[in-house]
Amino acid sequence: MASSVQNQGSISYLTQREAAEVDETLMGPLGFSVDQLMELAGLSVATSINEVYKPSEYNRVLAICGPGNNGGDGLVAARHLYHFGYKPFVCYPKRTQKPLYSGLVTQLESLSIPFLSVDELPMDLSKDFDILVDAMFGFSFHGAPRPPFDDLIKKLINLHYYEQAQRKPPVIVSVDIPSGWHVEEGDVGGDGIKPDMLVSLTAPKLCAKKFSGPHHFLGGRFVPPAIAEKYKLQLPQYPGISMCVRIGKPPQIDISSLRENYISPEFLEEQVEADPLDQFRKWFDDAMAANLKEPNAMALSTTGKDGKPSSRMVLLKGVDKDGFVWFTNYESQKARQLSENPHAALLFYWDGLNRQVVRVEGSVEKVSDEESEQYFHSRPRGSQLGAIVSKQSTVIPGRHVLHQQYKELEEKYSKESLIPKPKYWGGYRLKPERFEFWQGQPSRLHDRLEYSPQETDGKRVWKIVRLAP
Ligand SMILES: NC(=O)C1=CN([C@@H]2O[C@H](COP(=O)(O)OP(=O)(O)OC[C@H]3O[C@@H](n4cnc5c(N)ncnc54)[C@H](OP(=O)(O)O)[C@@H]3O)[C@@H](O)[C@H]2O)[C@@H](O)CC1
Ligand SMILES: Cc1cc2nc3c(=O)[nH]c(=O)nc-3n(C[C@H](O)[C@H](O)[C@H](O)COP(=O)(O)O)c2cc1C
Ligand SMILES: Cc1ncc(COP(=O)(O)O)c(C=O)c1O
Ligand SMILES: [K+]
Repeated sequence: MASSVQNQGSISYLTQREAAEVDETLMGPLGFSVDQLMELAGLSVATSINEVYKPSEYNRVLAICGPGNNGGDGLVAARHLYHFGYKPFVCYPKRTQKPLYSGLVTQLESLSIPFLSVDELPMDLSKDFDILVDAMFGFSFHGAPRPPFDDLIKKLINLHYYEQAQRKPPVIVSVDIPSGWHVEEGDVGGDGIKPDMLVSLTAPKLCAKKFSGPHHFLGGRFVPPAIAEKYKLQLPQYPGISMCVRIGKPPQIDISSLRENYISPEFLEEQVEADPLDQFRKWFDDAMAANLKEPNAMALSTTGKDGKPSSRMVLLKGVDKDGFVWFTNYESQKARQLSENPHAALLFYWDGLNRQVVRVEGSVEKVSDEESEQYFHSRPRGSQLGAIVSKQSTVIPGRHVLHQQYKELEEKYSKESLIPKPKYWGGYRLKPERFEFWQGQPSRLHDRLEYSPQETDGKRVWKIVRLAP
């Protein structure tokens, strides 16, 4: 049996028989119930969809569900997609009279998710939906599709006839098997559906080798090692705590076509804080609340006396009325430039909130030695040693020199002993003279509010103006 499992690259592909056997093993000796597997499968499908097609742009989803477990996966996916912020519709023409399925239908009805009969579906699906989930047939499909699925499959095939220049056609996401394809041979006649995304479940079936669309995902973060061993399955690692993983090549796309249409709440003069520091803190809190990774990462741009700018990322380590603080090596390239020209600019970009705080511009000073000393000793010991080892921005012959010195220092400063801060390591503080807050909006008509200091009646206040996007 194991020998017949096919590999392409490092991933295994299952035959139809093997797929059914894996199913039986999971639900027999391994103690899974069909409900559980279906829930995990449907969740994997929904998370895969969300990886590629965001609900802000692809909102209306039609899940076309078949009579078997593949259809059940579609019903579960529709429920999760609803909770992820999509607007799902379901077409489920051949309902299975089993409590599992009627329960799934009840759950969807309780969310007021509309069920559409085949007759209620428009001829042209491209106007009313952004995503079509093909959950008609999975690995038990055989022969030619019978009504009403033959016509439904035709609707998916015919989509491109309705493609109009000004309209983005809906994408097709197939669950486990592109419906109508032979489970092992794929799209034999070449006239079957051409999904944009395939979400294989447990392990891809042989037909997936013929999938040439841009997005192939695997959902199956529930396969116990016993199954993987029995079928000699080579399966990819799932990242983090994700339910799905991209397999196959990442899409080869034209970089010039990569773009986001930003959709954000309005950002108005009336709402902003009078003090830009308060506004910065507010946005920083939002970035924290949104769970963004390293919201304190900022690009620092400097120029030396030659006037040629350089940028690099540093971590913000403190912000108050005196300015923005980061720590670094005082003999680095940035330090040399700052000694020649103390003016610098900071830039934060908070992807996920469509926000950047651009142009925190001002002059830079070193922080006090005590401040550097205090921060240095708050760092993990490894980073303290790293700072000693790295003659930042100088040319070195290879990684080995760093590791060699690190090891020596590790021995020198055993366990609890104090690691002295090198003289050449410390902080800088930028005192802002200008701020700009930017929030992305549709059609590139973004909000930009700029703060600059102004003298009014001998008092320094921040003047706020709106800039054209
Ligand atoms: N561990 C796993 O493996 C997991 C598996 N999972 C999922 O289960 C899927 C397999 O499910 P499944 O076995 O219920 O079969 P599926 O493909 O949905 O269809 C069977 C139905 O279609 C019908 N039918 C067949 N041919 C037809 C035709 N030509 N024209 C019309 N009808 C036709 C057939 O009717 P019959 O031929 O028996 O009369 C029967 O009613 C799998 O792909 C994956 O999505 C996940 O949920 C969890 C993990
Ligand atoms: C997210 C991120 C944060 C960083 N934070 C710092 C930092 O706080 N201090 C630092 O010296 N380098 C930091 N680095 C490394 C710098 O980007 C840079 O490579 C290094 O400081 C040398 O820059 P220079 O040669 O222009 O002086 C960070 C890099 C990244 C990607
Ligand atoms: C070289 C260097 N120094 C300092 C830092 C800031 O790190 P920490 O949070 O340990 O101070 C970083 C972060 O990436 C870094 O790469
Ligand atoms: K399918």
